[in-house]
Amino acid sequence: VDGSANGTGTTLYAGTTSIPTFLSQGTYYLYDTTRGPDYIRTLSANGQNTLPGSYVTDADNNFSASNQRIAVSAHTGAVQVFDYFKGTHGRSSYDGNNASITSTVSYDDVPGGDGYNNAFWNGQQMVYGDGDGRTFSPLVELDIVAHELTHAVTGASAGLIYQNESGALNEAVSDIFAVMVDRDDYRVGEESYTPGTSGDALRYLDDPPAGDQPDHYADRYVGSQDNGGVHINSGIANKQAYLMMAGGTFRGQSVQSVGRGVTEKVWYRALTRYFTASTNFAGAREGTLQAAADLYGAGSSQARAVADAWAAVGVG
Ligand SMILES: CCC(=O)Oc1c(C)cccc1C(=O)O
Ligand SMILES: [Ca+2]
Ligand SMILES: [Zn+2]
Repeated sequence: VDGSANGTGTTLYAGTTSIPTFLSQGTYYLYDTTRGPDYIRTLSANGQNTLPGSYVTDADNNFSASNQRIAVSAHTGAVQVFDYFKGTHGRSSYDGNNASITSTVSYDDVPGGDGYNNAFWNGQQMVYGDGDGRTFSPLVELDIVAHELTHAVTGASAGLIYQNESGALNEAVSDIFAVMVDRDDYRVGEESYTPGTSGDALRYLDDPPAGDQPDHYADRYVGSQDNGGVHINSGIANKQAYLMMAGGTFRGQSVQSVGRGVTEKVWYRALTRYFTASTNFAGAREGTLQAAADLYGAGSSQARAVADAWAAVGVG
């Protein structure tokens, strides 16, 4: 039955006789068994910090209460991200083997304190805070969901170590696929970041400095904060992917646009076939160049755009 609170056509569990024994009949759940995995499901921590929390249910499948809408947003996002990796890249769930997906919303690292301004993949599931209402509203918008589930894809493929340059690439891969799934702009977190300020975002692939990130290798952060700047230096690879998508002349280097379709194919193939746990920016250039050569030919305009975009951000 469609999740009527969001009307996205996501099949939510209807209270039927064929449901798993632990779900009660005549009650509606955010529990999808229609796409391959045993389940794609969304629960709530109800402001506490125990996982996975409890099922979000409704008597008539109209998930319209505010806590229900938060859960529906995370749930429909997870389903849309599943459909994206399956439809665009032929990948069945984050591990390529139809792993079930669990999301928990309204998680709070300090129960009773301010809402949690964070969202994360904990190695087994996705977890979303409700935000404190100032820095973030609930962090369940589509590009954040895509960012988190892409951490799971990375963990099940290249396994990019979450520190220094490999960690910045890990972050960039999550931002890149966030904007591929939430194809509305080149920004991440624009709906839930600073609800009191319109027009801003958490990060900007078109202009990383707008999010206090470098957009050139020469400006990379080399300190130890943020696991060696994983959310800082990701701006360098984010800018490279933006230049592939949109083209332009940056710091004197012209890049021909190849669009989102080529960019997502090149980055997905590099991530799943060439990147390893220790891949750095130089290695990412090699991997994306090889992926473009595989897909379009070494001398293709697509491979040229990959090289030019890396040159523009000071890599290679
Ligand atoms: C775009 C989503 C995002 O960046 O989530 C995080 C937040 C809000 C804080 C700390 C880490 C993360 C993350 O997933 O990297
Ligand atoms: Ca967006
Ligand atoms: Zn991340």
